[in-house]
Amino acid sequence: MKQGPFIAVEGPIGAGKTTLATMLSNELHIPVVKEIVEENPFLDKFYQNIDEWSFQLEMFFLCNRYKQLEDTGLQYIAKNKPVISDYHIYKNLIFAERTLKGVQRDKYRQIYHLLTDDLPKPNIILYIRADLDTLLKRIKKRGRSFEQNMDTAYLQQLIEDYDEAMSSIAAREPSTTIITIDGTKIDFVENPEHFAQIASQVKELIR
Ligand SMILES: Nc1ncnc2c1ncn2[C@@H]1O[C@H](COP(=O)(O)OP(=O)(O)OP(=O)(O)O)[C@@H](O)[C@H]1O
Ligand SMILES: Nc1nc(=O)c2ncn([C@H]3C[C@H](O)[C@@H](CO)O3)c2[nH]1
Repeated sequence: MKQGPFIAVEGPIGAGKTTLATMLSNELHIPVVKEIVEENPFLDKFYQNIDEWSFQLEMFFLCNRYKQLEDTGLQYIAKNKPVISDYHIYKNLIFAERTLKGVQRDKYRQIYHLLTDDLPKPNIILYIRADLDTLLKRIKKRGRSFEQNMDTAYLQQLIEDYDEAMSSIAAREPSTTIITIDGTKIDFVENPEHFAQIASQVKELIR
C-alpha cells in the first residue's frame, strides 16, 4: 500500500520548524508530532561543554526520536493517516557527524543505522533555510537560556551541513519531495500570504 503523507519540517536551530509544523497542523487538520526539548537533561550541559556531553546528548535524542517515530509509524503511517513532524530522523546524523569524534562517532553511526534504517521516512520535507543573522535573532527571541551563548561558528557550520544533507537526501531518495523555504525572505509568521502560499503548496501535494 502506498504510504500516506508524512510531512517533516526541517532546518537548522531556530529556523521555525515547530512554528511552521504547528501552523500547518492547524490549517490542514493534520496531527503534529513535536520534539520534546524541555525535558532534555543534557542540552544545558552540552552547550557548556560540547566535547564532554555530545555522546550522551546525541544518544538521548536518537533514543527519544526512535521511540516517537516508532509510535508515529504504528499510529499514523501504518494506517495511512497523514501526519506532520517538526523533525526528520536524519537530523540525528547531521548533528552527530559534527559533534562526535573517533570511536564514539563510529559507534554512533552503527547504532543510528541499526535503529533507524527501517523506520518510516517522510515523503515530503519542508526545508527552512535561513542565514546566521536570522537564526541568531530567532534564538534570542525565543530566549532559551542555554542557547544564548551558542558558538556562532557551530551554528554557521550547521547551516552548511543542512544544505549538504538535503542535497544528499534529494540524490538518494528521488521520490521524496523537498520544498525549500527561504526563511530569511519568506516570513510565514508575520506575513499571512507567505503562509498561505506554503499551505497551498502542501495541500496540492497531499490531495
Ligand atoms: N518566520 C518567522 N518570523 C519571525 N519569528 C519566527 C519565525 N519563525 C519562527 N519564529 C520565532 O523564532 C523562534 C524559533 O522558532 P521555532 O521554535 O519554531 O524554531 P525551531 O526551528 O523549531 O527551533 P529548534 O531547532 O530549536 O527546535 C520562536 O520564538 C518563533 O516564534
Ligand atoms: N547536538 C544536537 N543533536 C541533535 O540531534 C539535536 N536536535 C536538536 N538539538 C538542539 C538544537 C536546539 O538547541 C535544541 C532544540 O531543538 O536542541 C540538537 N543538538
